[in-house]
Formats: sequence, C-alpha cells, structure tokens
Amino acid sequence: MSSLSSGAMIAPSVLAADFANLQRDCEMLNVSQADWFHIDIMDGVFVPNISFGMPVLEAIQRHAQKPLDVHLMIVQPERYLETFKKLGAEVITVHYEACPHLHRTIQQIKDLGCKAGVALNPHTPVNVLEDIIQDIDMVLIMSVNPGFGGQKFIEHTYQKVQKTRQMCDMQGLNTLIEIDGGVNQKNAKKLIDAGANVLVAGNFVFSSENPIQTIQELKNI
Ligand SMILES: O=C(CO)[C@H](O)[C@H](O)COP(=O)(O)O
Repeated sequence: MSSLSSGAMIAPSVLAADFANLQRDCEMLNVSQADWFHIDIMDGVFVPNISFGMPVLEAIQRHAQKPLDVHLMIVQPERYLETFKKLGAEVITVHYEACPHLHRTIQQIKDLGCKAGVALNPHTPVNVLEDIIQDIDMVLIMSVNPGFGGQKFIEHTYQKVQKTRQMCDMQGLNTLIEIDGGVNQKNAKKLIDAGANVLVAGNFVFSSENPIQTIQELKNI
C-alpha cells in the first residue's frame, strides 16, 4: 500500500469508467499515478441506485495492479465481506448508517486481513465515531449524497474533515481520511489542508481529456 509521505493518495472511482472499455480503463489506471482503484458497490436499497456487483469486480481484479478500495453502499454489508476479500479488496469501507453493530463489522473486516473504513453520509456528524475511531483504519467522508457520480461538492465537508483530523490527533491516531464526491482540482488543496489524505475522483478524472494527466495534477497538489 502506498505511503502517505508524498501528499494525498488518489483513488479514481471506477464508477465513472467506460464499462464497455473496462480493461482499457483499468490499464490506464495501472500506468497512472493513481494509488488505489475505488470501487463503488450500490444495492438500490441503501442508496437509490445500483452500480455493479461481483462479476464486474472479478473482471476488474483480473486487470487491476493496485489495491482495490471497496466502498459498500449496501445494507447488511457483513453478508458479503468474505466475498469481497476473495475478489481482491484490500480496503473495505462500510457505512455507519448501515451498520447497527459497527464494532463487530469492523472486527470482521480486520479478521479477513483488510483495512477497515467507515463512511459517513453528509448529514451524519463526525462525533458518532468518537468511541470507534481507534479501531478503524480510514474514515470516508461523503462530500455528496451517495448513489451517483458527477454531483456537486458539499462545502460543509471541509469542516467535517477538520473535526475528524482533530479527533484523530487528540487520540494520537494516524487514521486515513478519504473524501468521496465532487472532488476536483479546485477543492483538492483545501481538503488536503483540512486533513484529508485520500481523494476519490470519478468524473473529474474519467471525463477529462487526459485522465493520466488529470491524476498527475491531483497527485501534485
Ligand atoms: O461514491 C460515489 C457516489 O456515491 C462516487 O465514488 C463519487 O460520487 C465519485 O464520483 P464523482 O467524483 O464523479 O463525484
């Protein structure tokens, strides 16, 4: 897994790739400065959209040469953790709002040998993680309402990032803070300054004329 010493890690969201050219887009990410492949799994229940499931992830795994960062926007994620591990997930993130027994779910992810992330929807305050932050490897702060790529970044996110970083600092933790939704060159620096160290970018990367260069530009911030 990439170190944090060179600024923010970049995790392009495969949701915005061209699914008819998935192998080509995976190979593009392999040669780019991207650190992780961000994989959005949506079930049409937790979020009002269905993305893709196991067969597509299996195809991505065959071509990806970087860690798979799997973001589960699904109810009862514990049903599928083992399957995602088998399909190559190195980081598995579940939603706080979808896990009544979050501590148990996190332990299950770690027992599989994966890094455990917890995602917060835009309306969920960061202090709900106060008593679990020491057990998790990454906090994913949603900067749009989950379910769709290409949405407008929610400005309140900066404050949430700062609060999360303060919470980690107070406990002496180096927890990763990942931002997902509407990330672009305009907000990336402010997010990093606030304490973020993993940036997910979907449309900003894949809709650009030169995705490799766009990733490089994000990486240089
Ligand atoms: O989790 C997601 C949507 O729920 C996507 O990862 C996110 O929206 C990234 O796409 P974009 O950068 O286009 O906003």
